[in-house]
Amino acid sequence: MDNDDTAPMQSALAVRALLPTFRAAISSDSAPGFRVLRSFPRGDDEPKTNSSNDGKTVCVLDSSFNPPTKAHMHLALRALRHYTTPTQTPSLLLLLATANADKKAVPAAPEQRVAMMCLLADELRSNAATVDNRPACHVDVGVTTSARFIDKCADLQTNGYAGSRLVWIMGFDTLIRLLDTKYYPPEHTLAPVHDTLLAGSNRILAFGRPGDTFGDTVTQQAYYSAVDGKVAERLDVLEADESTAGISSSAVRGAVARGEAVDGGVCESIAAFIRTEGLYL
Ligand SMILES: Nc1ncnc2c1ncn2[C@@H]1O[C@H](COP(=O)(O)OP(=O)(O)OP(=O)(O)O)[C@@H](O)[C@H]1O
Ligand SMILES: NC(=O)c1ccc[n+]([C@@H]2O[C@H](COP(=O)(O)O)[C@@H](O)[C@H]2O)c1
Repeated sequence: MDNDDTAPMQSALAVRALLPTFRAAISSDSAPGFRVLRSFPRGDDEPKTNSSNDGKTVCVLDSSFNPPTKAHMHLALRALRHYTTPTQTPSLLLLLATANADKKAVPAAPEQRVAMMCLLADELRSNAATVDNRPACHVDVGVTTSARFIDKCADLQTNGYAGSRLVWIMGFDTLIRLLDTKYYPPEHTLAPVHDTLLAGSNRILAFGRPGDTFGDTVTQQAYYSAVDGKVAERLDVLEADESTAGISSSAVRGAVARGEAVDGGVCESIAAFIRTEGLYL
């Protein structure tokens, strides 16, 4: 085995040593709704003030990261590239939702997901730098206890991201649920989405997710063209790369449980972490 073969396992073991720190931080009584637990590059993680991100574009990928997949990596890299200008490279916030609007929590534990998000951040930074031949971007790994996007957005505003332009990255299945007014009682209108998520110059970046569960590309296009007008003005749509079709966290969990290989769905260091922690068996 040469050094390159052992590097993913070494990364997995290094982040495993941080599990107690992450566990303590997540369960701390004084924890606000949203917190950044780790920033990349290391040394960039002094507490944020509301002016730290002033005027900057921050791409936010919210997920249960159970586990982070190659699809998540693809969405983040595409978003970073899409909003890069000659003068600014956006930064990225990988945001773990410890509560879900619809689903019950299933293992892994939050601190294990944060550890895997750190591995994803490392992979993303080296991939972005290699592909675009520019310095690797800044990545924050954060957690929120809020389930709805409008509440996550309010959390970010009060914890260091007030001056930023936020770009909310999501797949088609999540866009449908964001725009479902059943989540916004008592009025059941999209006003809370306009006023928070899409305040200022914020945007939504949606990725197509064609497949049996989410409808084909034509069905998804029809949905985009009928979207609420005020949302449509702030909605960017990209097709995800074909290589990500069928990749999902639940498919990876299922593959591990069946004893199948997972390297098609997750990067090597995350596969090594899943193995060392005995996750999803
Ligand atoms: N293959 C994919 N193509 C497009 N979007 C995706 C893909 N995988 C995940 N996403 C999007 O990434 C965001 C976070 O993903 P999420 O945590 O729901 O992953 P998931 O793989 O769908 O999870 P699970 O399988 O556990 O339901 C969501 O907005 C989701 O739509
Ligand atoms: N209306 C909303 O804000 C809304 C609806 C459904 C899911 N979500 C969130 O979207 C994220 C992804 O959800 P799933 O893991 O269920 O695909 C989660 O953080 C979940 O809580 C938000």
